[in-house]
Amino acid sequence: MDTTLRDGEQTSGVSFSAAEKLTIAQLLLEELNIDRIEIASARVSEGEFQAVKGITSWAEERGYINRIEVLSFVDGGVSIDWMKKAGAKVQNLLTKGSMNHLTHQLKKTPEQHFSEIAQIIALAKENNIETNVYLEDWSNGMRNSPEYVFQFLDFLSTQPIKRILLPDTLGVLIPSLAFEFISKIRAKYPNIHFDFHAHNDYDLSVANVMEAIKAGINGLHVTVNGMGERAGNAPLESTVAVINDYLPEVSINIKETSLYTVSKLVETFTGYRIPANKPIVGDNVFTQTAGIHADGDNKNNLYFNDLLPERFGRKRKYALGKTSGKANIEKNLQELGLKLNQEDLKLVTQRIIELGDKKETVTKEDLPYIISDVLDSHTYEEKIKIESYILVHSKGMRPSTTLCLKFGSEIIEENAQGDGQFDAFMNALSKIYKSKKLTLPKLIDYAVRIPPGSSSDALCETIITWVNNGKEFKTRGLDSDQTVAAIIATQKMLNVIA
Ligand SMILES: CC(=O)SCCNC(=O)CCNC(=O)[C@H](O)C(C)(C)COP(=O)(O)OP(=O)(O)OC[C@H]1O[C@@H](n2cnc3c(N)ncnc32)[C@H](O)[C@@H]1OP(=O)(O)O
Repeated sequence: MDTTLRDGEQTSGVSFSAAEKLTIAQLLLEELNIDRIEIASARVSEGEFQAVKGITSWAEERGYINRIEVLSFVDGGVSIDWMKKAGAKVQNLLTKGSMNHLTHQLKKTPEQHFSEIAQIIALAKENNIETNVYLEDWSNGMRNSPEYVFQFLDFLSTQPIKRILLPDTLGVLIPSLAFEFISKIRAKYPNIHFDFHAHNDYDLSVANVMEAIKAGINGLHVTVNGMGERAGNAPLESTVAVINDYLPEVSINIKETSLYTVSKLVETFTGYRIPANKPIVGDNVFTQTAGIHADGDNKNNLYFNDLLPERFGRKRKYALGKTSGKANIEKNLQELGLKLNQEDLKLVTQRIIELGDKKETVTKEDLPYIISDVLDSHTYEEKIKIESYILVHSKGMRPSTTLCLKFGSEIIEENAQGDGQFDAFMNALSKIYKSKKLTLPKLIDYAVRIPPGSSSDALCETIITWVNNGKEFKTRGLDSDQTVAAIIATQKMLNVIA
């Protein structure tokens, strides 16, 4: 069960619109083949109500309605009423799984709590809503009040419910405890369906999930990119990979090749950046940086493991920097369709190492420039040149640009306005390209940085990511002015696609 749209939305600062929730729900169920999704907490807001309604009407049409779940509360039926109006058919009822929470938060006895729960389950049934029950703080309950947990499970085993959901609400479990607690429960209630809901506070969520599976759990809760309250939940991507590679006794139908697309979409919708080193979906996890690794890949794939990038719709990359060797450079040259003799290759490698030492980022698309610079050869020809430009930025008026572009032997001039100086520049450029019936690549990322520790007059590096005909590439510009650095990066892009 994927709970990106419920627990994932409990990531601080994250809120999905109704349209974003619907798009993610559709991808999770139809593109990835997730069995069930939890999409919201009942009663939260009008916006949430509309989002749930949008998803349930789509799911009803497709015959998926029983795969859509909503978190609900022990509130005398307010949540049931809300869900009914929103068209939801499965509630995940949030109850107290530890004596501590029951006594101090709800201030109820177990008998009072069970009686209220029984009433809600019955009410749900009358309204044609199925019930799963969350035992909130269950993992602490197993540590501090196990007799209460088992008394609760005995009660639930008499109730008309579908599943019991065991959350490690505060992420306190370690693998041995996850195995011990779940084994005990599975042994006592072999005929009940139990889900495990991991949290990642000790960075052990996936390890705990593995132990839960070994202990015989029936279902797992995950989120895209591991989003969720505090340190998040078990990440969908790593959970899928580890199950496929290490737990052959379990079979899942989740489409690995679509994991990256969905992960990136969730990143875009939330604005919550995926760390570059996040397994499976991080920018750097399929990049070989060390020269020895790149060399080993040429010799019987010595530095490959089972997590091949293609499995996840990704590609292996070879970084360029101070730890590069000849092999890294060669791999990048191959992609660009370029070839150098051994002597020149050494010179280019040396230059890239020097640039890396100065903390500069070198991209694959910089290689033609570096080669041209180092070898003073004409390996790289600048077909398109930004001859001159005026950038105007003033208070109370929109930024504007006049641009003069050399296109082979032709010189073309254009003016445009924009939201910022670079935007105005790109609008002028776009006019020129349109006049020549050409299209520019789409700019999908724009990153600016100055070397750490330097002051405001330092060189500024702008790295722009473009997509051209479905192919993504980066270009980089370096200047003391960030717009000029972006324009340098743009001129490189024009020549890459020329
Ligand atoms: C599994 C998890 O991650 S738990 C996360 C659950 N989801 C959320 O909390 C997000 C959605 N929550 C909300 O929108 C709100 O908290 C609401 C609508 C549920 C309640 O809002 P408010 O009435 O303003 O109360 P508030 O949030 O301050 O406090 C929570 C109340 O719920 C009570 N409560 C706690 N657990 C439960 C429960 N399982 N069922 C019913 N009530 C509960 C608390 O005792 C407290 O009641 P009190 O005010 O009488 O002491």
